[in-house]
Amino acid sequence: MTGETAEVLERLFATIESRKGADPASSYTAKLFAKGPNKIAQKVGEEAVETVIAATAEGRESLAAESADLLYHLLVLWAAHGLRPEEVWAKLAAREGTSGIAEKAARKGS
Ligand SMILES: N=c1c2ncn([C@@H]3O[C@H](COP(=O)(O)OP(=O)(O)OP(=O)(O)O)[C@@H](O)[C@H]3O)c2ncn1[C@@H]1O[C@H](COP(=O)(O)O)[C@@H](O)[C@H]1O
Repeated sequence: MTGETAEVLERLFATIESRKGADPASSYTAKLFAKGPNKIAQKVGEEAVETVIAATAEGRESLAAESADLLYHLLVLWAAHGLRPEEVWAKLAAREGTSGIAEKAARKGS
């Protein structure tokens, strides 16, 4: 079974990494890398806005599709910065079992 679990993110990240140095004419990911981290970050912002619009005005199917676009572009941003998914998973894991309110208070204090 493929595509139904979060493992798809690991496979997608590996594919994204493999596109570093690829021909921008044949790979959308390579085209994004060629534009640089700041343009990729801008693209993540646009995809986030499209996700918000989907959630507020378009319904579940559109929300799922736009969420997939957002996650793909976020992974490209991580790759452009040399950030490994495991570093993000570790942040999430460290928050497991703590309340979001406690997390917010800890951030304000730091
Ligand atoms: N998951 C994705 C994925 N999600 C979204 N997109 C692309 O993201 C773009 C988002 O659409 P937009 O309308 O916002 O942007 P656009 O107008 O096409 O492009 P811009 O010039 O505005 O940036 C589309 O071109 C989509 O094809 C993706 N492109 C690639 N992947 C994955 O990345 C793998 C490698 O792709 P390539 O690098 O193209 O080989 C693919 O096999 C897929 O698994």
